[in-house]
Amino acid sequence: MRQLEEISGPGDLRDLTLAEAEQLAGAIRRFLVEKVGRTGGHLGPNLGVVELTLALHRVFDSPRDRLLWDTGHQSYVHKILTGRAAAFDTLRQPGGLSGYPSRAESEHDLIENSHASTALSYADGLAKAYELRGVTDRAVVAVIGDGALTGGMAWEALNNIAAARHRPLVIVVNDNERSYAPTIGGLAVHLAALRTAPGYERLLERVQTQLPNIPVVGSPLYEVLHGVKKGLKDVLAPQGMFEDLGLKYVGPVDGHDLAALEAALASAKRFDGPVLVHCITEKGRGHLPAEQDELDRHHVVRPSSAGAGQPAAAKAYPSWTSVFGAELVSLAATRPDIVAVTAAMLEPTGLSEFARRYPERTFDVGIAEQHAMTSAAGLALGGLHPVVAVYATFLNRGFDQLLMDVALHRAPVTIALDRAGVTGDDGPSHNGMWDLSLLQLVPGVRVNAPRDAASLRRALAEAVAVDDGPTVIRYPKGATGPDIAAVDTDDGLDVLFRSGRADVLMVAVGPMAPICLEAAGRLVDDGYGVTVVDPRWVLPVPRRLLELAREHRLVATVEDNGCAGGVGSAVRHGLDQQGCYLPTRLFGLPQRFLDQGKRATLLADHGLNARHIAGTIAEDLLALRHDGAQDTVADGRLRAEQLAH
Ligand SMILES: Cc1ncc(C[n+]2csc(CCOP(=O)(O)OP(=O)(O)O)c2C)c(N)n1
Ligand SMILES: CC(=O)[C@@H](O)[C@H](O)COP(=O)(O)O
Ligand SMILES: [Mg+2]
Repeated sequence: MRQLEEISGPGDLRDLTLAEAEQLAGAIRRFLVEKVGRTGGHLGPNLGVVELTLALHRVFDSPRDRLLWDTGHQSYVHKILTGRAAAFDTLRQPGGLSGYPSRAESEHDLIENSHASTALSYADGLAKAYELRGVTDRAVVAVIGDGALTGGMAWEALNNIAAARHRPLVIVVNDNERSYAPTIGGLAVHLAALRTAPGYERLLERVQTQLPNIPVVGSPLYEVLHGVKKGLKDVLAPQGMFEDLGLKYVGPVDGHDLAALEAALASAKRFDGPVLVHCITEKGRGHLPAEQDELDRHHVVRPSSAGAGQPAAAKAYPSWTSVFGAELVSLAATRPDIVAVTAAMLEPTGLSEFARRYPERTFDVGIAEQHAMTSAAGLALGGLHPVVAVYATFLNRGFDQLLMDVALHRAPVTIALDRAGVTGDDGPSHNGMWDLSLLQLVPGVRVNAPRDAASLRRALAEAVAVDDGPTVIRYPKGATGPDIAAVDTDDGLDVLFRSGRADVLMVAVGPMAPICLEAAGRLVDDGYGVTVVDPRWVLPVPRRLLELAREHRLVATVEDNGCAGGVGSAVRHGLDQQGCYLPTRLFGLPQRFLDQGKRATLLADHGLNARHIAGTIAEDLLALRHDGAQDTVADGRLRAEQLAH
């Protein structure tokens, strides 16, 4: 049998016997445990779809038939089977294999956004396009997890798909009963009912115990029994809401039984309308740690970044997530109105301890950020103070709800945006580099960007004390770092550094404070006067910050958000509104999708490093001097490029 690295594409799979394919599944499982155990990544979800992905590529003919992966974190097996096994040592590394489908990597990858609950919408659109263009020789297959199926978009799509009774489209529900944690809600209950139709289960049990021994896969007796089992399932298992919606329901199918999967998918392929194949899989299948640990079951951290080999400093400091979670538990002790809301990410957003202590005050709404926001508005209107914890990039999903349901009603909701700024490994759709731009548009919202753990604790305490509108706190992935004390305060602003003449005011947004202080040191060493200020509450721009800026020759803002519409833009806009045309320099991320990489490297590569910041500011100040402006800068002996090297 071929080595995995020799598999050039799905064509290599179709001449395998069932037994050989089963063997290949074992080899893939061992490969995943070895490779992903070293690189880090979504081991559990991919161990759960080994047989399913094999069956999909043996029944369908990718890339003519289009396979669409919802969220896409479970596409490693798909990558192995489409000729990319040899690249797995570079998984999620800079310049390496993406952790999600990637059009640049393969013609077998069509969609690469890793925000959940989108695949059915893509599939609906694609199927409509094929129908309109008279394309009838290819299938559209969307694979969606039970967790992603709790997302509102999925039901918007299902409503459309089910309406087109004669437009072929295959929906594969990969039901492993979990997102990170067990999937919540009525849908989970319904899927369970479909899974455990009593009659079918009992009979299956009896047949399997009566048999002297389980027939060999592929043997005639096996085929006969399989046919009987399948027929009984159709009779005994309830069809439920999917059939009521208008979808043909096929299942539940054992998602680790290759023959059953191939039979079900082949029948779905022949169906001339929308069909849903309900596959029952086990997340982390075949790998004990992934089967046992909730977080490990979803993804494993790259060992080298888990502690060993990390710079000593990073190991000594708590994660932003843990600081948030601990402070919320502390505040909640004396504030019974504080409740927590998560969108199926209780543990990754640091809410596990809160949930353990206050289960009745913890709401997991599923992968449903839109609902999270508006239900939080409802919680607030009901007299509570909800704290909604989501990753910054997923705020995008609930933006209109924040704007129109929370802010319009000035509802006292606090939103904790974890993974703000560059996250890195997960690639472009996970960087939290949009929130400050989006939030600038929201009337009445107050946004805090803490610079360290102490600031985060302080920000959260202040935020939950606000009762006349929404508050947002945004902080990055990973370890915090040493607390940075202010040398002074100025009407609510933290002055972190002040030296010499008022040449430049540097506005440090959140975790950019350390590189601002380093850049200030470079500038002062070369004769410039610098003030570094951390506004803490960065939006709306504090009045005092604008006044302070006007006392300087130049204002420079530094943020790990896209430049368009971030804090820097807001400062510039505020000055313009005051009729003050002070030179402003905005340091931030480029407004484009950033490839995967390490956070520190990506920040530095995009100019968020002390050397570039200091060099650019020096050039600006030099230019101001040559403009005949008042000579408040160094006597010119300094050359900007000296700073830059
Ligand atoms: C809109 C959105 N919210 C949250 C996430 C984070 N996330 C990634 S995978 C995942 C769980 C997905 O569960 P499921 O769809 O059942 O797939 P499984 O991991 O079980 O295979 C979540 C919540 C996301 N990718 N997109
Ligand atoms: C697929 C997905 O969206 C999450 O699993 C994400 O990969 C987790 O990111 P962190 O590793 O930053 O928690
Ligand atoms: Mg799942």
